[in-house]
Amino acid sequence: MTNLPGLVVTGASGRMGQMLMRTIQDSDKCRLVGAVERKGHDWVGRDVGECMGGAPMGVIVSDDPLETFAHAQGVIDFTAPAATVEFAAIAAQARVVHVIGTTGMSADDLGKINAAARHAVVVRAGNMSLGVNLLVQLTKKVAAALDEDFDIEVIEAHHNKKVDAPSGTALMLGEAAAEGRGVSLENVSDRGRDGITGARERGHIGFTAIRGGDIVGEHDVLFAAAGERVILRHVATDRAVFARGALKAALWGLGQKPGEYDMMDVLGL
Ligand SMILES: NC(=O)C1=CN([C@@H]2O[C@H](COP(=O)(O)OP(=O)(O)OC[C@H]3O[C@@H](n4cnc5c(N)ncnc54)[C@H](OP(=O)(O)O)[C@@H]3O)[C@@H](O)[C@H]2O)C=CC1
Ligand SMILES: O=C(O)C1=N[C@H](C(=O)O)C[C@H](O)C1
Repeated sequence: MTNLPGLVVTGASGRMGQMLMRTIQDSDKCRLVGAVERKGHDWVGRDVGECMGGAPMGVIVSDDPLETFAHAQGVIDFTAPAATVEFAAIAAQARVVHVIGTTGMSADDLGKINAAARHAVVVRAGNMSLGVNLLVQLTKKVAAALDEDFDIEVIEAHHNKKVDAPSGTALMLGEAAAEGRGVSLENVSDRGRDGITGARERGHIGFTAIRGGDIVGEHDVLFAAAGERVILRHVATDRAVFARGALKAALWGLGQKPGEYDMMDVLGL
């Protein structure tokens, strides 16, 4: 039991933090050895199991990431961009696998994560589910097969607490569509249409974000032409799909050389 790889969860009190800790607790391939929250959070110093309203899990929430990471083999991090950049430097210092699910990162943030990946294994993906990663591959294929007579629109829906748009998944799907078309997404991306926008530009890829209630995560890639439409869809109904993917990524990362990887590497897609 104690020889199992030890994992730390950051953002322990968050929607994904709690789901990740429960998933690790139920796994026979790894064990939870640490949980991190920000300084001043009311979970710090308390047992995570009790914080989640259940039985004690024997892990005390810490606000000291370096000390916590030093006792683990991997860190699973679904928090916020500023926190993730900080955790990447600390994970690199501790030489532990850093699995990053956080979305909404800037180019500058991504550059810092890339620098950290020179010293440690980083696995980063805007969506860790098997289904979405398959959808990414399908999107690339369909976009390559259908010409610009088919307008591509990525439509995503999430819960009303989500802070970034378009979602990380929508951006992955947009990148895949652009790659399939042999274009750069930044040259063809249409975001946030409002007012007199003019007619849609041929070859562009549009994004629409819906926010409401407790929607876990839904993504459509629409290919619309005169007289027909192709729609690729993924619907997540349970955050466990992201947590299971993240665990898989952490365990896979233990055997890799330092560098930045994604779920395609983990899943062999
Ligand atoms: N890649 C994937 O498969 C998925 C990615 N996500 C992404 O994961 C991220 C988190 O989502 P979700 O769990 O819903 O969000 P929540 O807001 O529920 O959780 C985020 C957690 O991170 C904590 N946090 C923020 N800053 C710090 C810090 N400096 N130190 C320690 N903890 C910190 C927050 O604490 P506090 O409340 O104190 O701010 C909170 O507990 C988002 O970017 C989301 O898009 C979500 C699902 C799947
Ligand atoms: O914030 C969320 O909840 C989710 N975020 C990820 C994203 O931005 O795509 C993944 C998933 O859709 C849930």
